[in-house]
Amino acid sequence: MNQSKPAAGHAPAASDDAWLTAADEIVAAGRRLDRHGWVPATAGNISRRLPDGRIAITRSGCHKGFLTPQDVIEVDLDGLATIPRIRPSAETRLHTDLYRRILPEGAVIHGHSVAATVLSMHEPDRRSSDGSWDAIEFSGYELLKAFEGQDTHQASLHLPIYDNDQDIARLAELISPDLGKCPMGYLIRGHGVYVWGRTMDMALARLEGLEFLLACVLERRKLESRP
Ligand SMILES: CSC[C@@H](O)[C@@H](O)C(=O)COP(=O)(O)O
Ligand SMILES: [Zn+2]
Repeated sequence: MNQSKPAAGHAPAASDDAWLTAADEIVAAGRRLDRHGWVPATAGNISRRLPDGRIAITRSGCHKGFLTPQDVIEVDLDGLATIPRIRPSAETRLHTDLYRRILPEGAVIHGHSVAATVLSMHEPDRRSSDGSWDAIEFSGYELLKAFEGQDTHQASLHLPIYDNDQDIARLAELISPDLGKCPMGYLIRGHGVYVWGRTMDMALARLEGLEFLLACVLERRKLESRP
């Protein structure tokens, strides 16, 4: 765990309000995830794309519950830090792919909750027709209405699961073509969840809704497996 403070990853001008606001949002989001226990050790990463196109992301190896604005660094759309020798999140490509493909402005959050980890390793409810992903299916839950376009519990939403891969570029290539078809976000097997939104608050709301639903599924599977 690397909690020592590096030189600033981005040196914002005192008047760079947009950057300072984005960094503050990321720091606050990290604390909120930590309070829920969704970013154990140094797990998780958080980013924000500003209206001017700049991308702010957590640097690699920090505890997300103890971030400072200096732990938020700038990367380009290829995931490269704009200041040399500062290492952005190892999973930056998964964030920048979202910004490149479907989210011109917004926020991306990655967490490692127990429910996301356990359920992604469990039997899937559904499989894509081409076999490229499994999925967890949610239906009948009032909380489905927390997701965009949903106005009834009588709906069914799926959360795709992709196999984990330490080669993040390869993982990004596998997931990228499906990004427009993930109404809730996606899971990486045995690893965690990715969600996004047009603002940090929207991404956080999506994550909270999704974590609630995952916790419900986990509890129901425990009940169903009782003799
Ligand atoms: C603590 S292991 C988790 C990491 O391997 C990774 O999955 C993760 O979420 C955090 O990586 P990071 O490079 O700090 O953004
Ligand atoms: Zn991770």
